[in-house]
Amino acid sequence: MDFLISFIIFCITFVIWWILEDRHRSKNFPPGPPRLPILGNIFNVASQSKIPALALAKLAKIYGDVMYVKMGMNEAVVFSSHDAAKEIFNHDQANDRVVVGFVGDRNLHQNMAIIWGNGEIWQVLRRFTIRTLRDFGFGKSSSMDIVINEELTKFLGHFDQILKRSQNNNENVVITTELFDLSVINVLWRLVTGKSYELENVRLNRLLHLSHEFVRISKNGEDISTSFPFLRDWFPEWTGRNHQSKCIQKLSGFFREAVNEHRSNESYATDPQSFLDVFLAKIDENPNDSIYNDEQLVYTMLDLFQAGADTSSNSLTFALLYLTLHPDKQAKVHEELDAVLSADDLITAEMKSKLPYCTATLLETLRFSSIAPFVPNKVAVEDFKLRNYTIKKGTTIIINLQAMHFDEAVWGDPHVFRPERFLNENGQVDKAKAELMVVFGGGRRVCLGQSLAETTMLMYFTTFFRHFRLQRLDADEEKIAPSTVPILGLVYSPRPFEAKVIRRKELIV
Ligand code: HEM
Repeated sequence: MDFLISFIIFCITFVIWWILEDRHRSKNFPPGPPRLPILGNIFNVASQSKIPALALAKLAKIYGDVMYVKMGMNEAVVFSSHDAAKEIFNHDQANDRVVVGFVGDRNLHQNMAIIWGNGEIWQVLRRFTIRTLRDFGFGKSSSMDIVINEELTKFLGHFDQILKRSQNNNENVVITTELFDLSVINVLWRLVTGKSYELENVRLNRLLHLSHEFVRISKNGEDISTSFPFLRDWFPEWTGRNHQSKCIQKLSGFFREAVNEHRSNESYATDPQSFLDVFLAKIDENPNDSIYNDEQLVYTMLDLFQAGADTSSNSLTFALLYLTLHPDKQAKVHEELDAVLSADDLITAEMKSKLPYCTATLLETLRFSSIAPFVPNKVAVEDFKLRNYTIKKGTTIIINLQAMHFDEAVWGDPHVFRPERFLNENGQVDKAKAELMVVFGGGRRVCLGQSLAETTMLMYFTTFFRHFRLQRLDADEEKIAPSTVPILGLVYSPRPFEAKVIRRKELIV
């Protein structure tokens, strides 16, 4: 009995001490929900929504667009509006990525490459990658059009086979991200290595599977090990750590092999044909360089592959999903394509200005799906002041892009899928509205694949809908109903769904 009373008194004293101490420590911190000892705001966030970005967006409505939250051991400041994002995107003290948990494991606990690289390594490799990819046509519409149209030809042939098989068997097509991802990654792969794979290539298919698995098991704050990272050491199986490490070992092993294979072809130095050739030649200049070395090359390729594999293909599959659910919007896409393109026109990036409704539909898809709900988390490298608040060194900087895409003050009816919001009264894309999109992040770490992603999406989207119409099945036929609720992970993925695919015209390839 005495023990119980002493224990209760101890707990009460601890809680009072903790609350006073916490209040004192966070005096100048941005406002945020009241915190519990140890758990912090875990319950506040979890009770708002199962989707962390939406949960944080709801709390931001109460506590403000710059908000302090404590998730277990993780202290964070969340930026949830366009104004707040502008203030933080280019902040010198908040440009580094957080490299803990799965990111630390993924990068072998070293400063590696671009997405999760920091300081000089990040700066040098980002600049080198942009410049070298550009030399091989990246970002130039004329050369990208050729590469993309060649891959589109393969894609259409491949999809034609799938369609014939399912239609012979009287089946409807199950639409998954796999429809696009191999083809889309081939575009990037050609720019990086100069090579392209056949769409049936088993090895590359396996690799994409591994990458998807990694993306889906790597959580964006929705699992407890983000709040208590030591759980990853204690329970590596349960927290998915073992699984993630296996995926990364296999993925990096593949790139290591690709690098070695490429090196055996000596023409890389005399007649460089790809990003990989130029990087290998750079390594030869100084074999002991701390930046241009094999490990950084492998991780740079892994970065490009992972950043490019799930993002564009998931966005395209979301577009197919939304247009299956909104046949009226799909009809407008078809109407525009039929009016603008003559029978044998090949689609090029230049046509964008003639296809405002298609462009608006892609913008609305990117907004509505917000596949990258947060930018990869950053960290305050020193104490700094922002809006008179103190942000302490070591605080995680969370930039909630989905909150900005669903801000009622900006969009009016954000929960409605409505491409027309991006058009002005003349039916052209409203530039001011388009500029409110933050899908690719911002500041010095803005996505370096933005122009490739935009061109790829426009060309695949228009080619697909030029040839096909998607129709939702009747309720009694529908085995896998379309759902707009995403699969969570590092980026959101659409759930597979079944649809009737109707050919509109013979393939133009
Ligand atoms: C729909 C497609 C895509 C979306 C939505 C997307 C989104 C993003 C976002 C939100 C960031 C973080 C930016 C920031 O920190 O402010 C990012 C970074 C990055 N993206 Fe993309 N991305 C896409 C496609 C691509 C592609 C195709 C590539 C490959 C070329 C790519 C390569 C990268 C890289 C390397 C970074 C890291 C940049 C850095 O930290 O300096 N992305 N992306």
